[in-house]
Amino acid sequence: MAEDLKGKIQTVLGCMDPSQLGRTLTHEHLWIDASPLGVPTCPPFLPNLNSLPFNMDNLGFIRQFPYSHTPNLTLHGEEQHVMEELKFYRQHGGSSMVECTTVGISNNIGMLKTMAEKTGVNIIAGAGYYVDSSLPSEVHSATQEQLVSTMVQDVTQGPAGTGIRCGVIGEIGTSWPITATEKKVLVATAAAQTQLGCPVIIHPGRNRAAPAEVIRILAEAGGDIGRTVMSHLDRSIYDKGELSEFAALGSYLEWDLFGIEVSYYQQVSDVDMPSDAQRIQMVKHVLEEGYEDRVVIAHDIHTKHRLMHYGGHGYSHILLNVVPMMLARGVSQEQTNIMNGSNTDTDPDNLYGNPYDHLYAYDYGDLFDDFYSTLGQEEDGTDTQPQDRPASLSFRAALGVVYVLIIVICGVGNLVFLVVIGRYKKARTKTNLLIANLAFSDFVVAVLCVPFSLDYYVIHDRAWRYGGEMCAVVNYVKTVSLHVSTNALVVIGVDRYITIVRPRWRRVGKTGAMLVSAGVWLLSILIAVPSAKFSLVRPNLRRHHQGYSFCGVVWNARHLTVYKGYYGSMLAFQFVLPVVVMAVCSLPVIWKVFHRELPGILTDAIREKVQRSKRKTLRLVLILALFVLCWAPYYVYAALRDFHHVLTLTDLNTNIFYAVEAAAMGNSVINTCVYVAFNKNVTNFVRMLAKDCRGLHQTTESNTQQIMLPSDGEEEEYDNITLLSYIGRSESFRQIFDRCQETTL
Ligand SMILES: CC(=O)NCCS(=O)(=O)O
Repeated sequence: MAEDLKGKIQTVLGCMDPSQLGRTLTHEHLWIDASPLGVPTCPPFLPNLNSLPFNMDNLGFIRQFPYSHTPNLTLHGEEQHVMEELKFYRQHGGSSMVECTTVGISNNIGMLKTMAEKTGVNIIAGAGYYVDSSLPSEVHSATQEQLVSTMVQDVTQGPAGTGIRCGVIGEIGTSWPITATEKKVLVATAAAQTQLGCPVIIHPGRNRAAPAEVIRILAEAGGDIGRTVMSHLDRSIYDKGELSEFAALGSYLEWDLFGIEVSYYQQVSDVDMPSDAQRIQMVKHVLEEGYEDRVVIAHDIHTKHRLMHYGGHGYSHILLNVVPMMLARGVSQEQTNIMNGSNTDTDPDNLYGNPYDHLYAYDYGDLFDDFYSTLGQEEDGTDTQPQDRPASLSFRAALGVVYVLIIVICGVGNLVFLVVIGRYKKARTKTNLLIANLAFSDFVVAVLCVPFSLDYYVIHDRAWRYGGEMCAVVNYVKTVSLHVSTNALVVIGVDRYITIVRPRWRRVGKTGAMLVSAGVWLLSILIAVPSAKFSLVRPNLRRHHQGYSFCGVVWNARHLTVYKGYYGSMLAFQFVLPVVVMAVCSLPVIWKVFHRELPGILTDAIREKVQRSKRKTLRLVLILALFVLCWAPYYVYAALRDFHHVLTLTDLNTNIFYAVEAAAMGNSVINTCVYVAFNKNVTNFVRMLAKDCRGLHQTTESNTQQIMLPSDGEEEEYDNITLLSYIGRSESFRQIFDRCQETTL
């Protein structure tokens, strides 16, 4: 950011303190040639509208068809009337104005300086470029770097050697679809904003997908969306749900056509231009959703007929008419103050300051992928219109194989394990109860979440077809399961440590295991809440033409600190700490199991138990190593994304994210194999279950005795080995029995 601008408002008369800003209109024109907005086709009953004089006889027609009356499209020559209005605005409490006329609609910063000097209104001028069709050929042929340099110069030195400096970039014009030149300008805007730290004001194309598409391009180019104003929402987004989704992207939300009360909208004739009352309803909607410091309002006067001199509402309409109407509709005085810029506590930060270095965040979802993948560039680097780039077929096939494996192995394996635990009381050892947490969470993910992922990522290549609630459920369950798996593994590791290394410590029994399990679930359910709260479904910007939807977890840029705190804590407490705890618990277990010297005669039974203990220990080590291997890429990826910004937005492409996510989810397959499929204790029960099912075997609790370890045998193994060994040495049975009681209770 330019140092001398930091924390300042730069008007055409120089820098001022934000406390001097006062009531501010954030999108106006005082000197403009709006002929690029002209609509040459006149209504059939008025073919000569264009040549009619501007008088009371014709005012009604001009108000109805303002863009077909060429003289109406310019404020040139109206400077006296405009200045009268600026004085009127000041008399009624107005103080500042952002003048958004850029190259293409005849910007004139010298004129703005004169107006500011003569009226006392603080005028902040905009740098940059209007829509493609209005631009001179030099802009089309300019390189991106040249555009950046011009915009930076306009803010730091002033346009064309005037020495009168712009204070914002915008309005930056875009059409729909966005043209190659407009994309070049947007990318240059983001680069200039990065150097300057100043606000950017966007004129989106006239399409509901246009605002978000511009945000995507700016964000991908490193722009600061938290300091970007999306103008003309009045005629861009009409649906409250879509508005909420757009608001979540984090830009300022601007309704700037206040005063236009004709519902016929010449620019897009099948769209109804809202009335002020309807604008207020939309504003109220986002205020109710908590975006009160994100809403700005203005008139965007760019035609004569809206000036008071021509019978229009003028620049004071908001102050005189809209604010009272808002108050009457339940908007608070404080909220109107913020919208009008008179809340000086928020203004400095709203207009200038350190740019956020990060826009969106997501957890298990794929926001970056869907919002930030490389668009508009062909292999040879040439610009194209945004279009979808599906993930490669081979990658999706590989991903599909992983998902199917998860569904089959985790779905079947864990279900069988849970049935065994449910059916055979003797199978409910303490260790098995702890494993049941893993099994249940992995089972739910396998049958509930992974089929949706298969449909979303693989079959329909990121088209979510199941609505917002289901998106939230799937994201939430996946996240809960992740935390349950991690925490259950830690508990199992700690339990094994106590069993083997600290046999004299008071250990928990089955009831204790159930209580610990309840704690694991409660903790996981709570810490996963943000993944449900911030889940949303929105049109997939890469595929808006086909009505595809994105499902992911999106945090608002305004919650950046909380976001970083949350994901930082998850990294620390759900990955690093568990790995450390599991490692610290495993090392002494390995040492003890592999180095213990057993006294007395080693019978075959003892040897078998020792072997079993070693196998179990190796299993624990394997689980830990594979946990780290599977989850480390996911967390490293997230850390690079969130904290170091090593990954550029275009690096965050489909394949990397889906690969690390699939590896992380694949960990549940390993858990299922190690704890369920390859666990002799469990497979013995499964065999019995199979016989039961075929009616060959009538299970009784007594005959389960044959195939299982003694009750809680897992926990007792060390002592059992020791016990047998002691018996082999013919020591006092009573003494041994006492010790056994002591250590197993
Ligand atoms: C000056 C300007 O572009 N105003 C916006 C007019 S529009 O009808 O909302 O596009």
